[in-house]
Amino acid sequence: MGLRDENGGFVFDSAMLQKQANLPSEFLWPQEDLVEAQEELNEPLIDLGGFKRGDEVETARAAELLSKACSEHGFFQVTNHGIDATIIQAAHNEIDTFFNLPLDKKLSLRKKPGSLNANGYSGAHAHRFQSKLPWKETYTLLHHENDPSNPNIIVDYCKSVMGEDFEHTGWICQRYCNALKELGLLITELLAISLGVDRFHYRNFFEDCVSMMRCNYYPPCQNPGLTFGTGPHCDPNSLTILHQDQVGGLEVFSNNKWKAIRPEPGALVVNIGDTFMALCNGRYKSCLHRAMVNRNLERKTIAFFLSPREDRVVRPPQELFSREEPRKYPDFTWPEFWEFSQKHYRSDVTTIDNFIKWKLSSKPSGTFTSVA
Ligand SMILES: C=C1C[C@]23C[C@H]1CC[C@H]2[C@]1(C)CCC[C@@](C)(C(=O)O)[C@H]1[C@@H]3C(=O)O
Ligand SMILES: O=C(O)CCC(=O)C(=O)O
Ligand SMILES: [Fe+2]
Repeated sequence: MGLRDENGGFVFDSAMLQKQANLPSEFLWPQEDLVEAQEELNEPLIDLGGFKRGDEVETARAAELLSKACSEHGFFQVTNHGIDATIIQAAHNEIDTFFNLPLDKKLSLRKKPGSLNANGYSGAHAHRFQSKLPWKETYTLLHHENDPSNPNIIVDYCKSVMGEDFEHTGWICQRYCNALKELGLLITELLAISLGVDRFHYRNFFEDCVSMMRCNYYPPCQNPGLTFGTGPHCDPNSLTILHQDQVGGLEVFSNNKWKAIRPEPGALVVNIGDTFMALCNGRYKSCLHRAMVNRNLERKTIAFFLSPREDRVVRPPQELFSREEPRKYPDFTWPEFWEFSQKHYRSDVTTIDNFIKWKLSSKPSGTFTSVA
């Protein structure tokens, strides 16, 4: 029995828990989920350098690699992505400082459950779940640039909620997110090219996107075979761009097997989420993945989740559906799907289909035209 908060929730005291020989029962996952990966995923390492320079041959090559990976499992890594190594390092330094704060301070910055993209700290998501807890602390920062009166939303949040001392942290995370959003938009162009649709179709759609920076700290765990850092899930959002340190732990379920994604120095891991799967009429996959924990080493990752602006209608471009290839998903918006995925406990491969079933059955008029 560990520490409890004022609501009886488990308190994730990582400094103490990583020394503990026995895992608290809240962190135990079912035996059948705990199968170990025996091989690595063959995801491509896509060099964005040529595409960025406008080299047509290199662009076609990158688009082909992208198309193959996204049709198979939805995971790839990018190099020459243009995100300065110093800003990545600076973000990691700020995150280290944050996770090293006293537990009380972190608890005072807890995420408020239930609101879309809420900012703040979470220890093992214990405020939301009671069992199958993930062995991690997270810190989430909402990023969007829709509001011209407040272009530096992260700086403002850090200063006003965390305190004036965190202004610098705010600027670093703001710069990180601004750069990652630009990279996300660039990747949407390559995705469009690879799908044979107008190059700017998705860029225009995501120009005013809402995004989220999620910092993950996975402390060492003396029973790494019994729990997960992040349990098996599909990302409900559109695109995820992950920076992982060199420890390793990210795994993908592809061709009925768990496969590890090897950390590549300087690369970023990108994956397709459920909402992009709907935006390309199911041509590209959103795939089950998870993060393992390590017996001796702590692991840190920064996930950047890109999602459409709240009122944008998620619908594939005309070129991607026809009488022969009908629409797989009706129109929906990100907040509707997000709310459903939160109620569904954890997002997996069935979430988007269940959401569509629920949406069509709860609104009899909500049928959709499946052909052009
Ligand atoms: C919109 C989101 C919900 C989650 C964070 C982003 C994208 C992925 C989701 C998540 C990571 C899937 C696994 C479970 C989860 C609770 C987590 O472990 O963090 C999910 C996120 C969340 O609901 O906060
Ligand atoms: O930290 C990782 O390796 C993966 C995290 C992840 O999949 C997520 O946050 O959605
Ligand atoms: Fe994920």
